[in-house]
Amino acid sequence: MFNPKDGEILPVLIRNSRGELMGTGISNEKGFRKSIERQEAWLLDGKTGRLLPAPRIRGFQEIRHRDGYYEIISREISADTDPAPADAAQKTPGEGTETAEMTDAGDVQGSGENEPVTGSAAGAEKDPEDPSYGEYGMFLRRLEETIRRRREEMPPGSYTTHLFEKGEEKIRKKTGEEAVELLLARDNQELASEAADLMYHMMVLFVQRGMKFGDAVEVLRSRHS
Ligand SMILES: N=c1c2ncn([C@@H]3O[C@H](COP(=O)(O)OP(=O)(O)OP(=O)(O)O)[C@@H](O)[C@H]3O)c2ncn1[C@@H]1O[C@H](COP(=O)(O)O)[C@@H](O)[C@H]1O
Repeated sequence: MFNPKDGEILPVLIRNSRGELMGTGISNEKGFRKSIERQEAWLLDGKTGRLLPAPRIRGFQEIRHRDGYYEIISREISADTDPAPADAAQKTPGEGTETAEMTDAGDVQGSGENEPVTGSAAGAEKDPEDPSYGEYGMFLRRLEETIRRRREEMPPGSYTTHLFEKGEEKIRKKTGEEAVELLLARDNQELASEAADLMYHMMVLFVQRGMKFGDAVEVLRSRHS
């Protein structure tokens, strides 16, 4: 029997009765209980963190606990993106009619694939020869140095200190959560923001393990022809 710990957020894979992957999401213990109770998938909205019903998942056969994630096997996955009005009317008063967005399998990049990214993430538009690319490396090293200092000094009120206090398991878990949030990003802006969260947490994990972010860069460099 699946029994997630209180507050734990786990990835959810949604499959049809033939076992084909239909989509992904994230949920928690409350979402799991609610899914069983209502016989419909309740997922956490990646942006707001609110628990909402997934509109297209009805009549599921079972929820299976796998290692580090859970799987919903659905008899019926409707092709509609919007919840039917009848579904909305069935909701408990006060719950509203919002639904969680499920990321379709094979469409994890979302609909905003070609949207321009504004702000500092717009670097992808630059000429590959632009000398300011060197700034990326310098900034990442500065950030890594700050994280390393947080670990030595453990100043109160710092989120990085909070992560180091909790330890490696917590840091790994947060890194995993950020990776799932990256998967759920719906447009380029969100993708850049989730990637930044992931890189920061990955960097904290590296510092925790006594590694340098440059260790990963070296692997990339060695693969590059
Ligand atoms: N780049 C980051 C950065 N990216 C993301 N985050 C934090 O990561 C957290 C992720 O949000 P979540 O909702 O998932 O986590 P949470 O609920 O706040 O935390 P938990 O209770 O789940 O652990 C947020 O609190 C963000 O503020 C970061 N925190 C710090 N930095 C940088 O790290 C350096 C040191 O910062 P301090 O640790 O704040 O001094 C500075 O350069 C910061 O800019």
